[in-house]
Amino acid sequence: MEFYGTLGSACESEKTLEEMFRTGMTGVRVNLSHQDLDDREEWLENMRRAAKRCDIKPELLVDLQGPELRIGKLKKPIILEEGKKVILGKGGIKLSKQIRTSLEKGQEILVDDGKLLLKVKKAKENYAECIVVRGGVLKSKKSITIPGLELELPTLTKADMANIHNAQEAGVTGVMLPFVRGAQDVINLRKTLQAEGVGDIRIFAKIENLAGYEAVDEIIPESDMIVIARGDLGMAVPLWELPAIQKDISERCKKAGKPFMVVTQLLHSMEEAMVPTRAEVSDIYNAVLDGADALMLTGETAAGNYPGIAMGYLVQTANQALQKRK
Ligand SMILES: Nc1ncnc2c1ncn2[C@@H]1O[C@H](COP(=O)(O)OP(=O)(O)O)[C@@H](O)[C@H]1O
Ligand SMILES: C=C(OP(=O)(O)O)C(=O)O
Repeated sequence: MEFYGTLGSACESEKTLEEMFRTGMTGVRVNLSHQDLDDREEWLENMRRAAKRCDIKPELLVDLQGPELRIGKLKKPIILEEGKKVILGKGGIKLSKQIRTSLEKGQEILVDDGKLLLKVKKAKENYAECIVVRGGVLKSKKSITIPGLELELPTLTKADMANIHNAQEAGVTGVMLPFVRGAQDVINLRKTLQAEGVGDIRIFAKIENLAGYEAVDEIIPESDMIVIARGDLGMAVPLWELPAIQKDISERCKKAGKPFMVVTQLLHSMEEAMVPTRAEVSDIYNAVLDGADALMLTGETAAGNYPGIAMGYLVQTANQALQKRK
């Protein structure tokens, strides 16, 4: 079984990474929506040294930007207060032109996997004035989802191309493709990897919207691993429908003999707490019983207070289920 942690400032030190490997981590993910591969050479070097000391040959996954919507970089986190006004675009929070010009009055905007919710009150050419419906702290480059909005976005961004070009040198073993919408997205990435001379790198197809879910049967044969990316998928449907979708994708992968990964909020409470909730360990256990071949922590390791301890809980719980699965 494969166990991944997402690299972030909370776990970038050699010591913490070593603790994560010792508790069972088999590889790391770098989310390229936050930084380019080149900018993270120091973290990667720490990771390589830590792995060497534990005698592990780690997997290195890069998660591309792909057709994913995010807010721009913020100098520091900002607090969005319920009922207050917030500007997206010129004079406010940066947004790409393509998103900005698509906003319309009345639209809802889910931010950071739906933790925050905005509603467009006024849409102008260069900016949109919104009201904060559900408030909280907004950090840099968080995801946004605008229900009902379909944008024509490329499978790979310019930055993705540059990162793929640098993949071999960095020792990348797998590429995660976000928001896969059909088999063709995976085929295009495979061609690009081959053209860059890294055709043997595994492709992890992230299923994170309804288009991807509906096309999962054609995506499965083209991919090396299917990723049930519950963060974004949980914004595409009411949350109470998410478990059934997770189980359905798991079943389809198992039937096709395709490995799959379950990800996001596996141990969310451990960003703040040293011990997980009963519900979280149950979730991990059930994902493994349902056949998961890989599990990945996200904010728990990238931005949480207890990356090593969280990895330990993930691995120990999964191992319990593995014993039952055999
Ligand atoms: N390379 C990075 N640099 C700085 N912060 C990061 C990085 N990767 C992740 N993080 C932080 O950890 C959080 C969770 O990581 P991840 O799941 O990869 O991101 P997201 O939920 O934004 O897609 C991010 O939102 C960000 O705050
Ligand atoms: C892992 C996910 O993607 P990201 O961390 O890129 O938002 C997810 O949506 O579950």
